Amino acid sequence: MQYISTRGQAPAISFEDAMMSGLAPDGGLYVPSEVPQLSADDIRAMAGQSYEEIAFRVIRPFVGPEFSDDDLQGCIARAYAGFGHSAKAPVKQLAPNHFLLELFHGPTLAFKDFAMQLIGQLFQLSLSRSGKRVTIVGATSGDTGSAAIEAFRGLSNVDVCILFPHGRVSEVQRRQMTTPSEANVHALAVEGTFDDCQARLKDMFNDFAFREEVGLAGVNSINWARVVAQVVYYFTSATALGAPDREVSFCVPTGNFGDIFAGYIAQQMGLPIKQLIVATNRNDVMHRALTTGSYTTGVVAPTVSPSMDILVSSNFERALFDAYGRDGDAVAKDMEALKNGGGFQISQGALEGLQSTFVSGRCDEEQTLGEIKRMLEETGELLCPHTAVGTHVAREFLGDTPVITLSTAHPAKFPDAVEKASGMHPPLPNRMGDLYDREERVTRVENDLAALTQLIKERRGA
Ligand SMILES: Cc1ncc(COP(=O)(O)O)c(C=O)c1O
Ligand SMILES: N[C@@H](CCOP(=O)(O)O)C(=O)O
Repeated sequence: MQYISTRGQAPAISFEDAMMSGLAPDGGLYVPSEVPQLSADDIRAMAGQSYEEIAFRVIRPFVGPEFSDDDLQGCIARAYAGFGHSAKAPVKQLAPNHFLLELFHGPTLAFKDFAMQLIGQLFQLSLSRSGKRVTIVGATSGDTGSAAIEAFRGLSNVDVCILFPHGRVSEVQRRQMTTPSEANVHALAVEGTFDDCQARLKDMFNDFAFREEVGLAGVNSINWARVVAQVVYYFTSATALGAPDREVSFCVPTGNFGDIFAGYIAQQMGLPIKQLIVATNRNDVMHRALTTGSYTTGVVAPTVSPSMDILVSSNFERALFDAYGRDGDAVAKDMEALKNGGGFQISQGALEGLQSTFVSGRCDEEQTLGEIKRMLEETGELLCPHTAVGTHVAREFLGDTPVITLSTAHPAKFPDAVEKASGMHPPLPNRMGDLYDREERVTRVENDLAALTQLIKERRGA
């Protein structure tokens, strides 16, 4: 299996190289040259299998010979051993034909742990063989950062530097990033938005001297390995509801478009998914793009679902690449227009292709809080605000086909919003009970590439 860039100007590389290098040198994102197929019988055989068994079956075809079957099975076993639920990603029924896929039983209480814990294992194996040292830089709107820190804290051959938007993450999210005491963890509070953090991260990847000097690696969903690990729970949940003999739809609270893109890959592999429903908060760029064809950014608004306060949805580039018939030049043109002018127009043919798979909806602040209250009253489930955006939008699409809404984070990560909406204070799990007592370590930094790269050079290996 080879990986090619969405901008068409970078050489094809292996899974391991794509994972360790992050962004392609032409600025594009890596995608597999072709998507492996699973037959209906392959999918049927998953019924009753463990999360780990299905993970191996789904991920194996994407991973090259550089990781043996034993390597991969070992990494998967270690990645999910610490999850707080035996099913890892349990499915619950909310209403007739509406289901919730709980993705918050990992160590940092958000869906990011599913991919990050696995990447952590694969990175360690790869680095132990190559003897290399890397500097992981991640951009986060709150959840990727803590998941990355958890996966890489204390490792001697890795520094992990996390850029988060100052004042725009929840207190729990911030403390998860600023309280780890390991010397290889560096939390950087950037004066800007998540989009600024992600743009600086991409600038760092495009600065080849810096990239080489620090051994830059990325663990955002820029990294293909993140996406592929997230494909697994689409299979586990759909087969739990009867796939491939019963079609399902998924509703995904969306920001950077990574999680829903993993659903698209599951569909491309052969999982019978009827619709992929993109649920956005007030920052509804993806909803507008998918309904009108016009991708225009504007100014990001802070919301009660801060992890989705994103206007430059990085992984949409991967979906566009397919919608444009894998024409890297067309993608590069749109991405240039987005960077320089804040938007682009999706061509009519490509838009129709996208609309045959993706539908969308939007949920504003009042609706999000109302949804948390409503779901608690009607189902007894206390949802995080991101998940509430999902269930609100999913309810517009309920019909004959079951809809699985992804529950992307634990409500305890967003206690203020949840309490405001429901009157209930969601407690942190016992193991995190002292989070508010731990000492914080964080550096404030301007949204400036030179300042950031200088700081990262000084901090790494410190
Ligand atoms: C809790 C939560 N829900 C939803 C999302 C959106 O996911 P994605 O960025 O993959 O679209 C995020 C951020 O990634 C998140 O942290
Ligand atoms: N919501 C995310 C934003 C980054 O997404 P990623 O999937 O590209 O890492 C976060 O919580 O950081």
